[in-house]
Amino acid sequence: ILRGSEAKPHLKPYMASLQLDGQHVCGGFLIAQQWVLSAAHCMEETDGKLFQVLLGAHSLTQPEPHKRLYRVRAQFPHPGSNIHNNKDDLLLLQLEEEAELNTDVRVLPFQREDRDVAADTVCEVAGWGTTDHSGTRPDKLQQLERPVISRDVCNHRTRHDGTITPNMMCTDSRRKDTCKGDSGGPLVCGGVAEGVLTAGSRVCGNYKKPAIYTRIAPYVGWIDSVMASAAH
Ligand SMILES: O=C(O)c1[nH]c2ccc(F)cc2c1NC(=O)[C@H]1C[C@@H]1c1ccccc1
Repeated sequence: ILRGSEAKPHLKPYMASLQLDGQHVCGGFLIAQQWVLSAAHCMEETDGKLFQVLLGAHSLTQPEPHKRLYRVRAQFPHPGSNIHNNKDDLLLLQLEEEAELNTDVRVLPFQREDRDVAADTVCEVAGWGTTDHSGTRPDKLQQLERPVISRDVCNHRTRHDGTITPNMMCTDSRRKDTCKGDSGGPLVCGGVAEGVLTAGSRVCGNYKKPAIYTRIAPYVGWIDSVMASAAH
């Protein structure tokens, strides 16, 4: 998160850190007791290893009351996701066991109605991604409020030039922006997750390249069927 602020500890109890060998790779969030939603691109350099999911955290390193690292039983990248574009950039992770819910670990509801969030709506995003252009990695969760921009503006020739599909949405990236390591985290508007930050490489903090999110509502069918099929 560029030019955001430290989140109030444990006030975003749905936030997850996807880790490999104890290192934060991407964000994610708890959508059900045994399920975390993130971005498929985050799997690109894991060469087949499964993530571990840190829940209940504010600091990535310090001991905290309800902080717990969960093993992942299975990972389900969306079948349409691929390394060449941002399409269907979603990843469902089934935890080895149901997460223990408490004040610091809670499920975040996601939008099920497929209707665009109005432009200029101010939403919030959070993550442990880079906080400056030299790639500084924060220890504590950062947060930022960003206005949604219309698909037409985001698709302008000088911005994302027509690549933003109806299954995607954008937020303004002038100065304050998400960045590497924030991907997979939720865009929360009115307390509901409307999008998942895409994990394709993108310059951060440049108003010409708005942040891109995968809208969740169009994927409700896929999410429900994966969770139903793997439940036990
Ligand atoms: O965040 C992303 O957009 C993104 N997209 C990817 C695609 C492949 C992939 F193998 C990884 C990523 C990845 N994450 C990262 O590079 C994370 C490692 C870097 C990081 C930044 C800040 C703080 C901690 C760690």
